Amino acid sequence: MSSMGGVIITSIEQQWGRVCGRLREEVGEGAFKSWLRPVVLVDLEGGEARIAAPTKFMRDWVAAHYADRIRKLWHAENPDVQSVDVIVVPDRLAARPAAAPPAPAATAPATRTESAMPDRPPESATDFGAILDQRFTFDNFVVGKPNELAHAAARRVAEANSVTFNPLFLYGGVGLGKTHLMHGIAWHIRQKHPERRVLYMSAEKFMYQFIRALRFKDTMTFKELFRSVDVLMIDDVQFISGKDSTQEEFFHTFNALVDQNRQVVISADKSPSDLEGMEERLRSRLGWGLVADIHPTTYELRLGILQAKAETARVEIPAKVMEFLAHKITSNVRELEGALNRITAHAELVHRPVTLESTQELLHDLLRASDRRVTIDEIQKRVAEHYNIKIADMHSARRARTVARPRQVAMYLSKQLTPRSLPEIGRKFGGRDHTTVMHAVKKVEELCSEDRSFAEDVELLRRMLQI
Ligand SMILES: Nc1ncnc2c1ncn2[C@@H]1O[C@H](COP(=O)(O)OP(=O)(O)OP(=O)(O)O)[C@@H](O)[C@H]1O
Repeated sequence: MSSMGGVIITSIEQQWGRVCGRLREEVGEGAFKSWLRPVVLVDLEGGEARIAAPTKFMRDWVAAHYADRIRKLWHAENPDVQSVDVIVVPDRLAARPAAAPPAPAATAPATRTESAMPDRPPESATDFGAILDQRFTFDNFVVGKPNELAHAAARRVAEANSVTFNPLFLYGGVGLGKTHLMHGIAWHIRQKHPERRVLYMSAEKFMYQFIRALRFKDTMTFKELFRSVDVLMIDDVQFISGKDSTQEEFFHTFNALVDQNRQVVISADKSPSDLEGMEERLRSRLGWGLVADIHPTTYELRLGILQAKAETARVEIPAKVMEFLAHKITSNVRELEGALNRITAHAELVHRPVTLESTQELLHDLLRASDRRVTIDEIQKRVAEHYNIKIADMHSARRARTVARPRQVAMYLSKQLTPRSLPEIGRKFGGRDHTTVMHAVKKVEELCSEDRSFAEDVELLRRMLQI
């Protein structure tokens, strides 16, 4: 190690050694031994570091799964390093691990971590196999009724020592957690069985790889690579609907893997039988294993997800705000996350706590407040749900506080939110007199001024009914 003007200069061997040390910590001993230990340093020239794997298969694997990380770690060690080439150098030629570049004839075309280069034959590493999202683990997946089957099936596949159902086909609407579960499976296997080769990619990338292979007359490598994995996961398979030759190749890849008892996991936005533009034989094969759907979220699941995300992000969100969001943002989990991110970012920026008012203001586009008229029936239903009483109690003569108070709240809101007169409201509440309604309105106003939490509750109900 030498020092020049305060900058520590290390040899490239030392840099590579440290990069390897970091990688070992990150990927674990098993994966490191299988994939990275055999890789040797070749040279560093013009900002491009070259490393070599002993076989073409390993080269592709390292390029797909680790090269980008290696580039980042190396760049942190030495900012001159801009890209990493993974080449093939058979073991006997790579006896000298550093400095001397191998004879050009022994090297296969390099695979880069940079973006695709149009006239370069093989796949570029970043395009091959996707980087897994660190947040998408089973631990971070909130389970509820709508996704419990898909979650249980995904876990089974991830934890099983032998193939149980093949393929596992997960389907559901946009943003409901299919990709999250797929990544969850991949993370789990990577952690527990680093020696297993798991390949996850979107159907779009599969097609892209296939087209590249055709273009560069390298379909053998393509086939070899896809057929040598232990677990193949293809996300959003609907993408290849109507793409006949990609489907054909996918069908053969799929069959080859299933025949060898390798696990295949597929996701789509529809069930196999509903995948239009997909060949019948493929549709039928896709449905052979376990088909598990993810249903639209329920209020409870949305609330659970919000609580979990807020906890992970370590932000304080009042329960009322979470309830409000869970009631209002029902489209999918991605939108729910988006809303949560927006309000937490805002709160951090302006250093003000999150409130129901600020939330509503901030999300007005998402909430798309409609100024439609609310009906008394809707008010009764929503208030009854909120306080967990029967709708019938809105009309009944029962006077127990547990039902009388919600009834008063519903009367108050009916006065506030509808143009109905007091007698009309009274009639809708089991034929009560207008003075009873007047009394209810006064009582609720009084309670609101005395009891903050009661006031917030009523406010929450009012907002929810207005949107
Ligand atoms: N049950 C859940 N628990 C925690 N987070 C979830 C859950 N379901 C979905 N998410 C989150 O919602 C977001 C969208 O999920 P994901 O990308 O997996 O959806 P998808 O079904 O694959 O959508 P698409 O159809 O658009 O591909 C992700 O950030 C994911 O972490």
